[in-house]
Amino acid sequence: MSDKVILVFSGKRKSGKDYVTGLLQERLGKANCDLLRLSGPLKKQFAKDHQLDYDKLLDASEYKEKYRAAMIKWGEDMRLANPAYFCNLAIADASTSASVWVITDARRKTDMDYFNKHFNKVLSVRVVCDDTIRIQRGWVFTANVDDAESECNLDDYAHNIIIRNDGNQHELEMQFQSLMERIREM
Ligand SMILES: Nc1ncnc2c1ncn2[C@@H]1O[C@H](COP(=O)(O)OP(=O)(O)OP(=O)(O)O)[C@@H](O)[C@H]1O
Repeated sequence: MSDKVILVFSGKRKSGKDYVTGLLQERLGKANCDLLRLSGPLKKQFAKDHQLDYDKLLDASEYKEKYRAAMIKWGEDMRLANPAYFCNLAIADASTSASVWVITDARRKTDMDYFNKHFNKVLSVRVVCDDTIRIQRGWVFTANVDDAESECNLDDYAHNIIIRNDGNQHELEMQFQSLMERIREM
């Protein structure tokens, strides 16, 4: 088994997963810390299998909206057939020399099971934030998205670390210090 430290991040839309994981990568340095997105390979593979434009699927364009439902359905089918499918694709693309891998967007217990099964040093990190702040960041409750399994499956998961990201930078900094300490101790 690999000796890498694996930090598996999850959180609601606009809780700040990208922001917090980006900051963490800055602190640890890009050479030491690689960010792995589980949603990236999904879109890449979907585009490839359906002869679509991958770049256009990544942005918030009409193009992406047009294929959103089909992409979600395809993702569900692939995951049902093989729960490890997207995790395998994500790690295949990751930097082998980085000592820390940060998964930026875990959504399922099967994602957690995957990393716990394949790696020794795993921490699950949940980014949380009040809904009022998420709304300020542009979140709009969307039926069939925010109440779907892909958003809610990890709500009751026993995460190792909770990071509160309500926008108080001092509070975030303190939590960062203890996260860095946990990483050093692993
Ligand atoms: N602590 C913070 N201080 C300042 N801005 C923040 C902070 N956290 C998040 N933001 C901003 O809020 C917005 C949403 O954050 P981010 O994209 O990281 O959320 P996310 O959880 O990755 O969202 P999604 O699931 O929709 O991709 C971004 O513009 C980000 O820069």
